[in-house]
Amino acid sequence: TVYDNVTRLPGLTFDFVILGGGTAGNVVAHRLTENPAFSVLVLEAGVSNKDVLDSEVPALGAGLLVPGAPYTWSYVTTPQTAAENRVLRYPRGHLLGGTSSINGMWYTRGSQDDFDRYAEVTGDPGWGWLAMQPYFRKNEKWTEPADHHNTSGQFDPSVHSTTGINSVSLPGFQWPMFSRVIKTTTEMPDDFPFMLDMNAGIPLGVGWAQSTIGHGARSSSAVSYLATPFIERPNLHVLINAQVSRVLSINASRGSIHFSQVEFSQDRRGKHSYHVYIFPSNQPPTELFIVNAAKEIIISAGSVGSPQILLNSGVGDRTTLASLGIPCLVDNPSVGQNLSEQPLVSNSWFVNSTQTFESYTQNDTQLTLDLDRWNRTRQGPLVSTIVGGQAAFLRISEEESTIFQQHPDPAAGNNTPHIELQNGIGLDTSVPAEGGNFISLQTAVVSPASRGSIALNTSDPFQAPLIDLGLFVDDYDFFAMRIAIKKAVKFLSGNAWKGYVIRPIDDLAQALISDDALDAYMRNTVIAACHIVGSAAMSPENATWGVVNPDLLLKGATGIRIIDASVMPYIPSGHTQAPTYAIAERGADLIKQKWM
Ligand SMILES: Cc1cc2nc3c(=O)[nH]c(=O)nc-3n(C[C@H](O)[C@H](O)[C@H](O)COP(=O)(O)OP(=O)(O)OC[C@H]3O[C@@H](n4cnc5c(N)ncnc54)[C@H](O)[C@@H]3O)c2cc1C
Repeated sequence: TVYDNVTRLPGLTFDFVILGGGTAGNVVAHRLTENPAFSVLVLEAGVSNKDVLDSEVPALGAGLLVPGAPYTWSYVTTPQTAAENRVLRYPRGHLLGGTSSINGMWYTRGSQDDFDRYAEVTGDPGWGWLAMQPYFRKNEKWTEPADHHNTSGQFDPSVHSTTGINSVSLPGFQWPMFSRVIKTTTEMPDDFPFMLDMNAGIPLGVGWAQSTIGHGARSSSAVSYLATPFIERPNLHVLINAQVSRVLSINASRGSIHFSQVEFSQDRRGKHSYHVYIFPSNQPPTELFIVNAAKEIIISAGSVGSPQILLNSGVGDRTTLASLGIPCLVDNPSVGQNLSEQPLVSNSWFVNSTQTFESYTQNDTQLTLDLDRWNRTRQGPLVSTIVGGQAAFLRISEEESTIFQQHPDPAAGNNTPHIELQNGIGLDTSVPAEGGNFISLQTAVVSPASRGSIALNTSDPFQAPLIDLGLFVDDYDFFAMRIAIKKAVKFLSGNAWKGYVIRPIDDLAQALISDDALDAYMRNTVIAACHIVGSAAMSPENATWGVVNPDLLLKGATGIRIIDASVMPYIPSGHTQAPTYAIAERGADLIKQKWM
């Protein structure tokens, strides 16, 4: 059941309390409640995902990110020192399903090297690529695309599962740009070889996008893992509008800290002060509430929220916590550090076509018609995203650059891309006054070297934390982005684009005049791919760094496991939701193994 008020909960003690009903949290809730003997409470700060049209219709996703909408945390980053000190908006999902309810729906597992590196750095072979395949399969439900086109030659069926929970499909509407992308792979196979399937372990080349879309609609963790009949399980309770401030250890005495309570507030959004709680008691609850976890607390609040809850609770660097007046229960300087994000630049060109996304952004009548079609048939151009037809995952070769003689290669191995180009069937910033139709190639450094951090700004647990993405702070990332943009320009220089691409938009045209101009363009336009990981990283049990052990249990205390994107010690060389889903599937198994 989904509740919106704490007073409706059937009790205040559950076997497992999961903090965050997001991508990972809902997987864990679903898997644990497969056992009718376990009772589970999910506390989600955000709102319901029900009837949120912009979340359901893939092409309307940008509407969720509008500032002031309740569907994202209104985070901003710290000034990004290597990007002209710009402060960037940083969305994260603030509704059931978490970021899987607002994301771009790309489904990429990363490379086999990425997971083999997780196994190596944690000392747990269970995180390796082959060992993780059953968990990818438990998550994935391969589904026909909305337009039921013939998909042979567009993916490798042998690496997919049709029996999981979360729908994944190929693009369900064919934009004119797509065939030109594929034609480029035959014209320039040395630079841009065709790749049959980007999820088979070696994601190198140009391939068809796979997305968490089923029958033309978004398949978030809320839509899939909390679908009827799962949400009706009598042992599954989900409380929305419930923002966790801290986890508490009763009788905390140094040396043995056991966390078993969770403190939270309802309807904190927009309120910025921290009052002393009055609960449990016979009086009507005000402000803060406490629930108890008889077995474990699972923190699944994401790469921003999870370290923030730990720090609020006194798990972090002792000196920094002391400077904020927060008593330290577990001294661990790694909490919130090691944050890894992929820098992204969106590059756009005018095209000689009316079939781009501008057919909606400039034409409300067309949008109404297509929305009506989507409502009736789950077909038409709104079944896919503006960026999501195909992508190129590429390496920087030794012939191209001597960079790796000066800088260690941050990629996990030779089967792992350094950079990515994603195609967009429109301009993903506002359309210039003179109008026009556009395509975009977004360039990203998928195996970055820079690191950032999550830190507290104040001792008030309801204030946003300091989010430093560290974009471009390591020169390697800047260097790799320069190559990525040059590759994007080369991609569109092929015959496939003749007569279609007219010219780059003005900003990009200026940038391509000189190397200095390109550098300035990158610093002025770089944003984040929104793929942060690593802020509560796993490490071997006796390591002097890291936040959780390979079984995802918090170091230095008992009672807490962390299961979400924050535990990945390195960013996977793709988009992060599929790895997060697979990690959550294994995390749930680890819990079951302990308590069954
Ligand atoms: C705009 C955008 C586009 C993206 N596009 C893609 C894409 O196309 N493909 C891809 O693979 N990845 C994409 N990503 C990244 C991907 O979606 C995330 O890596 C992944 O969903 C993270 O899952 P998670 O479980 O770690 O966190 P989340 O899904 O964010 O879940 C955390 C949940 O915890 C809740 N929470 C946080 N703090 C508290 C608290 N104190 N109390 C209670 N609840 C709390 C949040 O509201 C949220 O519901 C995108 C991300 C963004 C922001």
